[in-house]
Amino acid sequence: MLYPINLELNHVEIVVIGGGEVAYRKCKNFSEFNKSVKVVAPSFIELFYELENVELIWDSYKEEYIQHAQMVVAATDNQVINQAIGEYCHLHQKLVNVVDSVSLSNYTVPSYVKRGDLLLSVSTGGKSPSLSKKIRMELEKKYDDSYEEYVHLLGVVRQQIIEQYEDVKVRRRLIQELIKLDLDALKEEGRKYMSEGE
Ligand SMILES: C[C@@]1(CC(=O)O)c2cc3[nH]c(cc4nc(cc5[nH]c(cc(n2)[C@H]1CCC(=O)O)[C@@](C)(CC(=O)O)[C@@H]5CCC(=O)O)C(CC(=O)O)=C4CCC(=O)O)c(CCC(=O)O)c3CC(=O)O
Ligand SMILES: NC(=O)C1=CN([C@@H]2O[C@H](COP(=O)(O)OP(=O)(O)OC[C@H]3O[C@@H](n4cnc5c(N)ncnc54)[C@H](O)[C@@H]3O)[C@@H](O)[C@H]2O)C=CC1
Repeated sequence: MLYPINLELNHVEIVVIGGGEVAYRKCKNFSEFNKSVKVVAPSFIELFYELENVELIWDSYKEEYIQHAQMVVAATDNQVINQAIGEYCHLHQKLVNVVDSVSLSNYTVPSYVKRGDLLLSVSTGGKSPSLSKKIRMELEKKYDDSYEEYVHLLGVVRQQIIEQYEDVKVRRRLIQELIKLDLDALKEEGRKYMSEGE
C-alpha cells in the first residue's frame, strides 16, 4: 500500500522523460507547486511551451539525464523504456513514478485540490485513476476558492492563540471553535485575537 506524504521539493532535482499528454500533466502539477523540472523527449506537445519552470531537452532517453536526479517521472509511450527507467531508479534509490506501471513506481501522483495551503489529495492505489478524478471534481465544488483565504486566516489566528495562551487544552478548545465558523465569522472572531496581540 502507498503511504501518504507531503514532500518539500526545494533543491530536489526532478527529471521527466516524455513529452506527451501525460508528461505534460505531471509537469503542470510540478509547476503549480513552483517546482522546476527538466524534461527530456524527442518531441513535445505545444502545451509545454506555455509552462513556466521547465527546461526542455530535445533528445531520447539516456541514463545520463537521470543520473543526478532524485525524482524521476517515466512518461514515454514506450513500455520498455519506461521499465528501464524504473529499474535504474530502483537500483540507484531514486523516487520514480512510472506512468504505465504502478508496481514499478515507488510513488504515484494523486488527484488533488489546492486552495492556498489547503491540499486535498485522492488516490486509489492505482485501481481507478478515473475515480480519483471524479472525487477530485466533487471536492472542488465543496471546497471552493474561498478556502484559500479561510485556511490562511486560520493559520494566522492559530498562531496568535499559541502566542497568547500557554495552556494546550485552552488552545485546543479555542481552535476547535474557530473551525466551526464560516469565513465571515472567522474574520470577525480573528479581529479579537489580533487586537489582543497588539
Ligand atoms: C498509478 C498511477 C501512476 C501515476 O501516474 O502517478 C496511474 C496510472 C495509470 N493511469 C492510467 C489511465 C488514466 N489516468 C487518468 C488520470 C489520472 N491519473 C492519475 C494518476 C495515476 N495514474 C496514478 C494512480 C492514481 C490513483 O491511485 O488513483 C491522476 C489521478 C493524477 C495525475 O496524473 O495527475 C490523473 C487524474 C488527475 C485529475 O484530473 O484529477 C485517466 C483519466 C483521464 O486522463 O481523464 C486515465 C484513463 C482512464 C482510466 O484508466 O482510468 C493508466 C492506464 C493507461 C492505459 O490505458 O494504457 C495507468 C497505468 C496503469 O494503470 O498501470
Ligand atoms: N499515469 C497516467 O496518468 C496515465 C498513463 N498513461 C500511460 O502513459 C503513456 C504515455 O501517454 P501519453 O503521454 O498520452 O502519450 P503520447 O503519445 O502523447 O506521448 C509519448 C511521449 O513519449 C515520448 N517518447 C517516446 N519515446 C521516448 C524516448 N525513448 N525517450 C524520451 N521520450 C520518448 C514521445 O516523444 C512523446 O512525447 C501511455 O503509453 C499510457 O500507457 C496514459 C494515460 C494516463
